[in-house]
Amino acid sequence: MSFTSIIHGPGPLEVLALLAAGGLVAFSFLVTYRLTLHPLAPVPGPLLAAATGWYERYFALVKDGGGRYWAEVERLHKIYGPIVRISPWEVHIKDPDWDDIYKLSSKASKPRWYYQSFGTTLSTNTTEAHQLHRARRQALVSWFSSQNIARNTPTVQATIDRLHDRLLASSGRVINMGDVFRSLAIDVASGFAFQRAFNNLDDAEFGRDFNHAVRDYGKTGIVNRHFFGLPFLLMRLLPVHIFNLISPKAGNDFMAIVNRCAKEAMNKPIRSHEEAEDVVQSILTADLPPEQKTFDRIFAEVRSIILGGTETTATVLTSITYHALSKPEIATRLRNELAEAEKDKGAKLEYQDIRRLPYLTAVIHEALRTCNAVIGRLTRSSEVADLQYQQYSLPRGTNISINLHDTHMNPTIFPEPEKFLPDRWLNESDYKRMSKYLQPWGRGSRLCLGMELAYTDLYLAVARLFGPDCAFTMRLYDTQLEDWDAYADYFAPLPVPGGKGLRVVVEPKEKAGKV
Ligand code: HEM
Repeated sequence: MSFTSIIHGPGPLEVLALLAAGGLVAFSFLVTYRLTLHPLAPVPGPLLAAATGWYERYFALVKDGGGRYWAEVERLHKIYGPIVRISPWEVHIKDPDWDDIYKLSSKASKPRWYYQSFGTTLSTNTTEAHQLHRARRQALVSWFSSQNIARNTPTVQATIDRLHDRLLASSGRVINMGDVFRSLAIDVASGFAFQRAFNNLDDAEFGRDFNHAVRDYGKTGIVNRHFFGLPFLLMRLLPVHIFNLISPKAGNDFMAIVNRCAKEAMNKPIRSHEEAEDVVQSILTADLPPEQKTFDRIFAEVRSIILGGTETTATVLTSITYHALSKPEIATRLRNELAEAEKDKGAKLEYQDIRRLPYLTAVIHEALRTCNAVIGRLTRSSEVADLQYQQYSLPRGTNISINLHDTHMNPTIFPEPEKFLPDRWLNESDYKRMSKYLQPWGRGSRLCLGMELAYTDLYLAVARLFGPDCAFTMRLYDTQLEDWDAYADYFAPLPVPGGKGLRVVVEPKEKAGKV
């Protein structure tokens, strides 16, 4: 310290230098603690990842365009084995048979730090604590019951018929099927939740702007996770007209329509839980305290349900269409199976008939296995039990994660895992062995609530596009696997930057026949 600063007190530069030095000392202590005395110190992994969250941040936000920590984690498992400390506060386990954290007895919570990429903890999906999650989920269970899905199946079928007609009307044009399937999924999810679809399928470009807005939101979510929730906080604090300037219009349109539908549903006459007319009424009539029935909660819940059902279902349909069109044998076998089943029945196939078709089922299973519909790691922390993996103790509160991808790509369970081989599901004993490890819907108490709705959408859509009543054929247009396949983890998968998506040209059947 200089003589003048002793007389007059430190100047601004000296204060800064003192603060920086203090920060450096504190950071050095923190790093030393993380590498030596921290309970996760014995867990193998790179020192840098154990020392600081910036290791993950670099792969998540910068390296090769961002979203690449999942690929790095895969590389780390090859070096360090089935358990790796991937950040100061998280271990990642790659072992299809270890599921202690997903058992009900561990009362697992979803770490707020990780799930803040969704921008809210008010929805069931992003609820942190186990007990609160149970209560919120219980309010949705009857709306998502098989009985209610069956009641809604004719509406799903009508939406898929609309998809068929829109594709036929777009004959001759190059169509991005990623946009088409996202519009379908959002119309199915909104039609189911509000009993009134958003009708994105009617948009001339199949909701392309909207779909981009959703993806941009997903990307901002990852920045939000790594920057202490600041991006979403800033977005909330900004005056609406400035927010509108920087945020894509389609995203605002989505918020506005969810807002309106939620308000309308809240203002309808309240019926009993059993007679609820939409998912909002189902929540409002559930056995929940009033603070769980506020507008903010309802808004977060329905937004999460609709978005949760969109990217996922669309990714599976994109995968099926790509593989069926790039390997014509798959399309032919789908068409033959559907045509023969209809001939045998002597009538149009119903959903229950379609669900029993073995090859169609095999194709759907194989797409669910390979397409990474949820590529983000599923992170949990045990609230009550200390856990153990091999010789490593994982005290309660430790963030523990797995990737569904690791199980789905395990070569011991699924030989030649990277290949799309529906036939692997046709052998009964193999099916029994493998189906236990097909886990696209997640694991444990947080299992996907929309599974039955998604199956209805998937079976009916594939049956419509490859069934005897389809009035057109599709052919791939300048599309490679990497144009749409998972590359980046934004919880949902994104393709490699510059990937053009799955593009097809539709040809009416008479015309296709003549050529
Ligand atoms: C192929 C389609 C789908 C796949 C692969 C899928 C996958 C998943 C996965 C892996 C989770 C757990 C996420 C986590 O642990 O953080 C989840 C949760 C959830 N999904 Fe899906 N999903 C699909 C479709 C749908 C649909 C159509 C809806 C509703 C319209 C939906 C609604 C939900 C909800 C509400 C949750 C939260 C459940 C809870 O926390 O209790 N999903 N989904």
